Amino acid sequence: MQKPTALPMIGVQHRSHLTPLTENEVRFEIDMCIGCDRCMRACPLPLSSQVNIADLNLATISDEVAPHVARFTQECVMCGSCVPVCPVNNHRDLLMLSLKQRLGISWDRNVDMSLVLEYLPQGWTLPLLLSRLREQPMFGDSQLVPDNYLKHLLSSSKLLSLVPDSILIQERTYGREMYFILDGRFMTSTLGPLGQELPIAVLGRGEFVGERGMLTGQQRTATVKAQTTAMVLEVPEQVIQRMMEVAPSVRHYFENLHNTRSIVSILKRMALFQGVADQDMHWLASKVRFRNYERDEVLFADREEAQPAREALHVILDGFVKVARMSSGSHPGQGKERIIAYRQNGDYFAGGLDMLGDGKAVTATAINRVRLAEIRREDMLVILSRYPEVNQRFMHRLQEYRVMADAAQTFIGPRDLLLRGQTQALAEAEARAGLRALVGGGVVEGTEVLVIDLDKCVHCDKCEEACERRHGHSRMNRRGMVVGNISVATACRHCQDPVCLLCSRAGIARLPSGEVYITESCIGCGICAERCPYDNISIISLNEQEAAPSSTWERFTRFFSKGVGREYGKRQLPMAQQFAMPGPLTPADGSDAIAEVRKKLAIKCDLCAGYSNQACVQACPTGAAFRVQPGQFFGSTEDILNLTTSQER
Ligand SMILES: Nc1ncnc2c1ncn2[C@@H]1O[C@@H]2COP(=O)(O)O[C@H]2[C@H]1O
Repeated sequence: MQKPTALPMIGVQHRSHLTPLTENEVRFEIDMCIGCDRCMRACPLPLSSQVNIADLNLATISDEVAPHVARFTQECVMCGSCVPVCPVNNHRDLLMLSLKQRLGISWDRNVDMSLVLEYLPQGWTLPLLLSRLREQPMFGDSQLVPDNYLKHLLSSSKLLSLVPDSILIQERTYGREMYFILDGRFMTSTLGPLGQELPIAVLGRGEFVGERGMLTGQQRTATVKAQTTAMVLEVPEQVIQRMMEVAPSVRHYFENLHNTRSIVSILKRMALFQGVADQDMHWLASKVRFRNYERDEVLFADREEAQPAREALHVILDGFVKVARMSSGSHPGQGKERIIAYRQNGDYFAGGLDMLGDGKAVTATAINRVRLAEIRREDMLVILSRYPEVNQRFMHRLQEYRVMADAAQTFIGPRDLLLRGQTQALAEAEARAGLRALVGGGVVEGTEVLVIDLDKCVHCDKCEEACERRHGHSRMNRRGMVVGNISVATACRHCQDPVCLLCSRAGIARLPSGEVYITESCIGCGICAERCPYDNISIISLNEQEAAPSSTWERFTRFFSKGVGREYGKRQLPMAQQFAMPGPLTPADGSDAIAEVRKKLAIKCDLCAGYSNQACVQACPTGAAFRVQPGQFFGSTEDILNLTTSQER
C-alpha cells in the first residue's frame, strides 16, 4: 500500500488524507472511463457544464490542457461528488488531484492586475503598494514571498481609504478579514467594565490588525479606529489561508504569533505561575510545543505504555478535555468508561499517568477542538527550582488531587468542584444523561439554538412550514435531542468555533453579529455539510423543473424569495454582496462568472438574518418555539460538565 503523501497544492485541506494515484493507476482509470459524463453532471462547479469529459481525460494524461479545463481543474474543490456516480468505479477525484498536481499552484502564474490598477486611489501605484506590503513582517523576504504572491493577494483583496475616526474593527463582533496598514495611524482600544474606552496600542504603517479574528473565528478582541486618514488592505480569511499554503513562512509567522500570544497570556493568568518574572515567562513560552487535537481525538489512552510526553506539563490553550478511567470488566474491552474530570482552557495536567500523582493511567480525550501546550519536564524543573513558591503550589495541587482521589475514589478536579458536588442533590439519571448529551452533542458550544418546550408543543409543524415559506426550503427540523421537557430542534446552532467555515470559495460566512449564513459564492459542493458535526447543513439541487432564469444571481435570489408575497422586509445582507461569483480566490482572468450556471446550493438556518423576526418562532401558535443562548439557558459547557461529573460521584 502506497503511503499517503503530503499534497503539494492548495485549497484541499479537507482531503489531506488522500493517497494520490500512481501514474499507471491514472492511465488505467482513464482507459476504463466510458465517457458517460455522469461525473460532470454530478459536479457542483458551474464550469463543469462547459467541460467535456474527453477533454478532461486528455488533459489528465497529456500536455494538451485546454484553458477552460485548466480553470476547471483549479476550481475543483475536491468535494468527491463525482465518485459515487461513476459506473466503472473510477476515482475521478484522484484523477483531478493528479491533474491539479501537474498544473501546479495557480499563484505561480501571472495575475491580471487591471482591476487593481483601475481602482488605485490617487497617489498610489503598484510598486508603492508592493513596497508597503513588504514592510509587513511576514512579507519582508521576497525569496519566501515572491512579488507574484503579493500581486495575487492584492487582486483578491480590497483597498480601503479611511477618514479619521472611522471604525475599522468593532470589539465583540465577528469578522475574519485581516487588515494590513499601508498608511496612517490607528488606535486599538477595549471597553472597560464601566463602558469606558481603554486604549491598548497605537499602530501604524507596516503593522496589521484583525489577525486574531482571522485565526480563531472568535469575536474581535478590540475596537480599531483610524486616528488619521489611512489606507489599509482588507484581506479575506480565505486569501490569507491561501497565502499561508503557498508560502509556508507566512503560515509559520502567524502560527508562532498566535501560539506565543496565547501561551504567554494564559501562563500569566494561571495561579500556578503567579510571581514568575516576565522574562522567565517568555523563556518558558518559547520552549513549549504546541499540539492540536480534533474532536474525539485521544490525547492519552490508559492502555498505552507510558510515553515521554506524559512527563510533560500540559496546558490547555483552547477547548475541553475529558479525563476518564476504564473500570475493569471481567474480559478485556468490557470495562465501562468512568468520566472522572473535565479540563478546559487555562487548566493544566501533568500527563497521562501522573495526572493524579497516583501512578494510575487515565484516558484523556478531546471533547471539541483542543490546542495544547506541552512544557517539557526539564524546562518545568528550571522554573520550579528558580521559584520555590511555584514549586510549593505545584506540590500542593498534586497533594490535593491525591487527597481528593482517596476521598472520592474516582473524582479528579479542583477542590471547589468536589465541595460543590457534595452539597448538590443527585439529579435523575435521565436528566444527567440529557445534560451529558447536550455537551457531547455540541449544543452548548452553539451561540444560539432553537428549542421547543414539549409541554406546550402541539406538533403542528407550523414552525417548519413557516421556515419553508420564507426560505423556499425548510432549514430546520423541530425534532431533535430531548432534555427534560425541552427539545433542541435540528437546526444550525451558530457554533462558537464553526468548523463549517472552511470554504475556499467563501460560500459560507459569518455576519458581524454571529449568524453563519450561505453566501452567493456557494456552489453546493457539500464540504461544509460534511464538516458540520451536527448534520445541520443540507445540499439541494437547483436543476429542478424551474424555468431557466437568465443569470445565476437571478436563480439564487429567486430560490430565496419563493415565499415572497407572504414575507416582507428582508434587508440585504452586508457580507452577501462582498464576493462576486465564483468566489474571492478565482484569478481575475476576465471570465464572465454570471454566465455560469449554479447547480447546487447549501441551505442552513441563518437565524432569518436580514428579517426583523424569526419565521419559526413567529409562527408557533403556542409559544413553544424559542431561541436561546445555550450557555445561559443550559449553563456553560464547563458548568454542565462540572455538574454531571460531581453528580455521578
Ligand atoms: N494588546 C494588543 N496589542 C496590539 N493589537 C491588539 C491588541 N489587542 C488587540 N489587538 C488588535 O485589535 C484587533 C481586534 O480584532 P481581532 O481580535 O481580530 O485582532 C486584534 C488585534 O489585531
